[in-house]
Parts: sequence; C-alpha cells; structure tokens
Amino acid sequence: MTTPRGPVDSSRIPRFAGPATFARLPRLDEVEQCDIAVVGVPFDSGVSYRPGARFGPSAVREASRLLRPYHPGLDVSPFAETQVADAGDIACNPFDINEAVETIEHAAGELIATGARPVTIGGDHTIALPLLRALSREHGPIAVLHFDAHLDTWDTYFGAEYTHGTPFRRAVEEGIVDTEALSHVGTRGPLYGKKDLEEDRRLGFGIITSSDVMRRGVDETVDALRQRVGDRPFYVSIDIDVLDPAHAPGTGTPEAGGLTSRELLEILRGLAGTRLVGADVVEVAPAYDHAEITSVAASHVAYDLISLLALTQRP
Ligand SMILES: N=C(N)NCCCC(=O)O
Ligand SMILES: [Zn+2]
Ligand SMILES: [Zn+2]
Repeated sequence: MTTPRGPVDSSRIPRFAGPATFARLPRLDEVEQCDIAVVGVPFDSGVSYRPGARFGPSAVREASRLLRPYHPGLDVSPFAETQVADAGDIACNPFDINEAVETIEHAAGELIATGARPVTIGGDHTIALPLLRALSREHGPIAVLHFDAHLDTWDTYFGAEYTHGTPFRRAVEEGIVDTEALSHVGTRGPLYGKKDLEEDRRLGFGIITSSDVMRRGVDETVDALRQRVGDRPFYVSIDIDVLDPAHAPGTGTPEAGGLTSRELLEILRGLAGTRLVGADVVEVAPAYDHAEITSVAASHVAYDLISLLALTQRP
C-alpha cells in the first residue's frame, strides 16, 4: 500500500487556515485510491419541522478543523493507517425528493464501487434510505444500529413516503436491511400512539431507549449492541438529535432527555472490532446551534466512525 496522504500539517499551516475539507484531509481527486470517504449530502427537503440541515455538511467540516491525527481511546491513527479523503458533496434537487433520493443512491453507489467506505454527513435523515440501498447492493441486507431520539419508522407525512421520519420503514419494506439485527438507541419523547412502538417491533427493531442507556450504563449498552450485530456487516446511522439538546441544540426536531456526547462517543468506541461498513451523521442544522456545540459533537462522532472503520482494515 502506498503511504496514505494525510491532513494538512497543523504545525506548519494553522488549523484556521488551509482547506475546508473534513479534518483538512485531501480531496478525493487528490488521492490515487481511497479506503474511507467522507461525503456531504446537503439535503433537507424531507423534514417535518425546522429546516436547515442542508447546511450541516459545511458546518461539520468547519468544526472538524481541530481534530488531531491520533485517537487515544481506540489507539489508532486513522489518517495514517488508511487513506481517508473528502469526496465533497452530493448535489441533489431540493425541490424533488424522489429525484434527490435517486441521485444520492446513484452517487453513493459509484463511490462504494471504488472500494471506499462512506461516512456521510447530512442532511436530514431521509438520506439514510438511499445510502442503505447503495450499501445493500454490495453487502446484501445489512444490519443497522440507529442512534436517534426518534424511531423514524413512521409510514408517511402528508402522503410523502420519503421523509426524515420514514427511512427505516421503507428500508425494511424494500428488504435492504437485516431484520434479525436492527436496533434503535437513544429513543425517547412523545409518540403519536402506542401503535408506533408495536409497528416498530413488528418491523424487527429492538430498542435501547435513552433511559435504558442512563440506567444500564455504557458497558451494558455496548454488550447488547455487540450481541445484536454479532459478526455481520453493519451500518451505523447517527441522528445528532440522539444527544440531549444541551449537547446538540443545532437540530430540527430536538427532544429533552437525551444522551450526552460522552455517552455516545463511549458507546461507539465500544464497537471496536466489529464489522462496520459505513455510517452517517445527520440532522445537524447550524442555524439553531450555539458556539458550534452541535457541529463539534458531530465532527467528533464522524472522527470516531472513521477510526472504527480504520480499525476494521488492520491485518
Ligand atoms: N428524523 C428526525 N430527526 N425526526 C423525525 C421526526 C418526525 C416527526 O416530526 O414526528
Ligand atoms: Zn431524530
Ligand atoms: Zn432521525
């Protein structure tokens, strides 16, 4: 393997200068081959409440300038051990959700076909569906760990099938996820009715609520999730609203009583050694953020996901 091209050296070019790529990594077109691709999807036409996640990718990239090359918690230098690059944004039609979903599926499929594993920055949660479609073509029906305050297994909103509240129901209907290994983590807040939970269970999801994480703690949560995915290839989808609004105010549908960013990062670190094949971080809406609280959290979450992917590549 050729030596990976890493981020700009922050001892020579200060972090507030230089490229606006994720973690100041090279762009995809600057590297010969890419193992892990950070890709933005600035799409938020699927939201049911506050808009603004279309500005998520650029805010998370901006907040990622301070990331450093070595991850002490996982003992990995992801940018040195693998080639990580910024694949830019998937430009999709903000006025036509169906067309946007197709565009995302196609662009993600092309990226995955090159051998790169995607870490996608949203965008609203609608984008998880086309990403899962693209990944399932490579891996078959895929296990999913879904971190979110919300179930996102509702049926339709105002008659629309593709929205940020419905991607995981569509994914089950389409047979692109492994219904033996689906789990929500961090769920909380009011629902439309008890049937939401019944239907969710029928679709195959297990739930570790936000209260479960608080009562059982990180280690038990990690054990349960590791058991759920086993040695299957799996996908992690992180809606930043899984964090408490104190830790992630910059999001469109905030719910009280969420995880701390420390809990979320520790749970992710607990997944070291499993077969992660791709991930997303969605629903960062910078207009409601303060002091980059949300985008800093999201950039660290993305860094941990990249680190987990890098670990899977060790001989
Ligand atoms: N995926 C996110 N963030 N939110 C879904 C909320 C659906 C609702 O408005 O009930
Ligand atoms: Zn959510
Ligand atoms: Zn969501």
